[in-house]
Amino acid sequence: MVKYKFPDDFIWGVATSAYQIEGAYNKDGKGENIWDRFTSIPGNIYKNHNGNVACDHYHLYQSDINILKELGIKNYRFSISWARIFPDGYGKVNQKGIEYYRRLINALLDKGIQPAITLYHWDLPQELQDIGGWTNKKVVDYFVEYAELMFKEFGDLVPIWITHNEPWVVSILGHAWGVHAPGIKDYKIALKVAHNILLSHGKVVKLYRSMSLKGKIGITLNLSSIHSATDSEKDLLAAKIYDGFMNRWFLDAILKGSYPEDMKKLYNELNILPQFSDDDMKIINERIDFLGINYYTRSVVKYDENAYPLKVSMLDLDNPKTDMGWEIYPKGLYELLINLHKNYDGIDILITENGAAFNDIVNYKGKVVDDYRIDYLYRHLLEAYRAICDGVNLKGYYLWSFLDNFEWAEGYSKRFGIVFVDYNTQKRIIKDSAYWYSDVIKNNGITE
Ligand SMILES: N=NNCCOCCOc1ccc(-c2cn(C[C@@H]3NC[C@@H](O)[C@H]3O)nn2)cc1
Repeated sequence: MVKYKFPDDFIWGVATSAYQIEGAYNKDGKGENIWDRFTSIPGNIYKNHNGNVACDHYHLYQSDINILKELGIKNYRFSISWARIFPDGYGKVNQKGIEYYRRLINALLDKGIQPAITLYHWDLPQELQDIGGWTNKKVVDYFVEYAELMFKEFGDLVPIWITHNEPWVVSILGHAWGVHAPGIKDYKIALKVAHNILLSHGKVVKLYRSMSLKGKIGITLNLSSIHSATDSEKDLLAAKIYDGFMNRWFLDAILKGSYPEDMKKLYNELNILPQFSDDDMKIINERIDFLGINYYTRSVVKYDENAYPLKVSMLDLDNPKTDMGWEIYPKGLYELLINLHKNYDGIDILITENGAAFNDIVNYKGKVVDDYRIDYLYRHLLEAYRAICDGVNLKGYYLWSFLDNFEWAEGYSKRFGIVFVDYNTQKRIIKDSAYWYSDVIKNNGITE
């Protein structure tokens, strides 16, 4: 008996990204991208892993799609590798790149699987990084050129488009903390990058509208429920600042057309506030059809005099965690969904990523009994169900991830997939969590 039934048209899917699964890093005319370069520099990635081969999805996509079909998964979120389309980032088009994604999209549609495409999932063509990357306004225009070609080629086939994945991670991890490509450590640059990424988002949404395409377009943000370590005034302020840093900076720009006043004041005092115009903010505020959110965990923060630049640091609580070291906190998803519904006019929401990395083992029967991942998914889906019951316009859920894959700085050491990948043989093993999720999809809900 289905105890928690989701709305009839609820979208159940899985998600991946190009650099994390495709491999074929230099095949069929693809240009170098910043992750090809970043992973080639020793010390950047766990055991110097890279995406040169990854899951070899570029060659194995048909058998992978057959697994999606076997599991009854009808929605698949993936990204297009910009450098497969424009090897130099702009100008000369690589027809083989277009042909690959057309084969992939048609193979999905032939199996009754709806594609959802992320245009930018962190893999900037290296030629564009060489002219300043996202700090250069020209790259904004090159992104629009790339998006226009993708809309012309695939706009009639693809119902859901996501302009960017996690601009906070791109700007902060890639340009402030330096732990992601291109490995820059400068907050002022990071916030300029974030602004230009948001500008490129707004321009592409406006372009999409002008082409009278029939699908829906949005953006994906990684968001977290922010909790203060104590009720002290300093810790409560720290939580407000971290919420502004991670969530409100992007949400307010996209959905309200202005950066939050408290954060503008703070960034100005820190001399890291980017330059922007009223026209910029109008472009960024272009209406979107849905907000994509990636939720993994909450953030518990405290005031920390020595923590540059925000004087905020994260607590590492002694609570159950995933293999990423992230606390398992399903209630944070409910809190986030309710807050988004209340503070951003009940916008339609897609959970474009939720999932967990655990140290999966293939047992003597050749199975992966990942009950811990089923428990994580079950508890988060219950919170999603609760949010829907409380009025949130949650329209779908894409599980991260379909396949074990390259987890950025962690390399292949973290397994997020519901399908196990043996990287030595490229053999796929369907984990127990995949069969559990297949039942959730079949029942459109959770049985007890
Ligand atoms: N101050 N210095 N700090 C340095 C310490 O950095 C700590 C590292 O922080 C982070 C923060 C966030 C993430 C992250 C990963 N995913 C999962 C991906 N989502 C998109 C898809 O591709 C998935 O793979 N989502 N978020 C990783 C690391």
